[in-house]
Amino acid sequence: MTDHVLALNAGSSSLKFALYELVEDNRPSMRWRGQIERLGDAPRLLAQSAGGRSINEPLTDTKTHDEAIRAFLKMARENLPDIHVRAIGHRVVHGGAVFSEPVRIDDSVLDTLNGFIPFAPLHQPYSLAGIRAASAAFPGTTQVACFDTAFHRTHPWVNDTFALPQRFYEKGVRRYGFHGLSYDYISQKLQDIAPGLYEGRVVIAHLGNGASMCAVSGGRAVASTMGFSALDGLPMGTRSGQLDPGVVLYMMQQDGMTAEEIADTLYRKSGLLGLSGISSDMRTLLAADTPDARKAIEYYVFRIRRELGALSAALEGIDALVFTGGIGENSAAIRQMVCDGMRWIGIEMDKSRNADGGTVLSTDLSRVRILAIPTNEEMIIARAAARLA
Ligand SMILES: Nc1ncnc2c1ncn2[C@@H]1O[C@H](COP(=O)(O)OP(=O)(O)O)[C@@H](O)[C@H]1O
Ligand SMILES: CC(=O)OP(=O)(O)O
Ligand SMILES: [Mg+2]
Repeated sequence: MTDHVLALNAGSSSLKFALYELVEDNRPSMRWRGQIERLGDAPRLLAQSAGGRSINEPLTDTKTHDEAIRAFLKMARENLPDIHVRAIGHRVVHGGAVFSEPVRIDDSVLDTLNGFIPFAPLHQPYSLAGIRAASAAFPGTTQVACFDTAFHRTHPWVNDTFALPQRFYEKGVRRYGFHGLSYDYISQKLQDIAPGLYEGRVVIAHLGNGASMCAVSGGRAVASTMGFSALDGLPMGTRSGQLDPGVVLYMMQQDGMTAEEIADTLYRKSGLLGLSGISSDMRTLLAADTPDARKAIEYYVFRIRRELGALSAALEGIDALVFTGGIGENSAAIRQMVCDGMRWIGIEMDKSRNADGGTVLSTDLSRVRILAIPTNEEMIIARAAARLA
C-alpha cells in the first residue's frame, strides 16, 4: 500500500479536492484532482487523474456542502481500496490572529476554530463540516488545518486594523485577509520561475467566485483588499465588495432590514449578480452582451484597477502583476480591460501573448511584468498535510 494525502478545499460555491501520492522525501505527487462545482445551483462532479482519466457528471442528490463532502468521501472510500491515507488536509477559511501556520487538528484546535464562526459565518461552517466528515470517514487519520488567513499575518499594523475604538481590535475586529493559500502558492511559484520578481513588489489578483488582491513584498504579504470578512474589497460573484458602512446603517434603520436580510443581500445577491441581474458567473456575463452585463463587468474592472493603484501605493511601487483564480487564469478579455487602464503605472499588456494564454503577458518593454499563473491551493494543503502527517 502506498502512502497518500488528501486535500479538501471547501469554497463558497465549490468543493475542490485532490489526492496525492507521497513520493521521495514525502513530496506530494498528484494522482487525482477535481471539484464538485456550482453547489446550490446545478452541481457537477469534475475530476482528472494524472493518468488521463476524467469524470464529468451531474450530481443530482448533492445540493449542499455537507452532501458534497459526504459524496466525495464515499467515492474516495469506494474507489481507493488499496491506498493508505496518511493525512487529510483542509482549507480552513479563518484561523484568527492565532494561527500563522498549518496545524494538526485535535479537540482543542477544533474548539478554537469553532470560535471563529462569527468572523466568517458563511465560510467557516463548511470548513468545519469537512473536518468532521473526514474524521468520521477516516477515523484515526491525521487531519491538518491550513488557513486562508495565515499568509496575511505579516501585514504591518496599519493594514491589520480599523480606526475604531481599541476594544474592537481586542475582540478580534481586524483586517485578516483571505485567499492566503492561493497567494502562498503563487509566491512559491514565482520563487521558482522568476526569483528576481519574487524578491520584488508584486500584486496578485485572485479573481475567482470570491475575489481579492494581495500586495506581496519579498514573498511576504503587506496588504490585502479583503479585511475583516470575505465581503470587503473587490465585487465578487454575489458579494458586494467594499461598501460604505453607512449603507448598512441605512438598510437597517431606513429600509427596516434584519441582520439576516442584510447578510443575505451582501453575500448572496450583490456583486456581479446584483449589478447585472443575470448571473454571478463571469462566463455568462461575457457572453450575454446586454447593457446590464456590460455595466457589471465595467464596475468589476474599475474596482480591480482602483485596488491595483492602492496596493501599488502600499508597496511603494510595483514590479509584477499576477492574475490567478478562475477569471484571472482564463479570461483574456478581463485581463486586457484591467491592463488597458493601467499604462500610467508602467503596465503594458502584449495583446497576442494575452490572447494566447501563456505565463508572461506583458510586452518586452513593459516596466511591470504581467503574468497569469494557475493557482493550486490543494498543493499547499497537501504539502502541509505531508509535513505534519
Ligand atoms: N474561460 C473563462 N472566462 C471567464 N471566466 C471564467 C472562465 N472560466 C472560469 N471563469 C470564471 O471563474 C469563476 C470561478 O472561479 P473559481 O476560482 O473556480 O471559483 P471559486 O472561488 O469557487 O474557487 C466564475 O466566475 C467563472 O465564470
Ligand atoms: C474567502 C473566500 O472568499 O473564499 P471563496 O473564494 O472560496 O469564496
Ligand atoms: Mg476559491
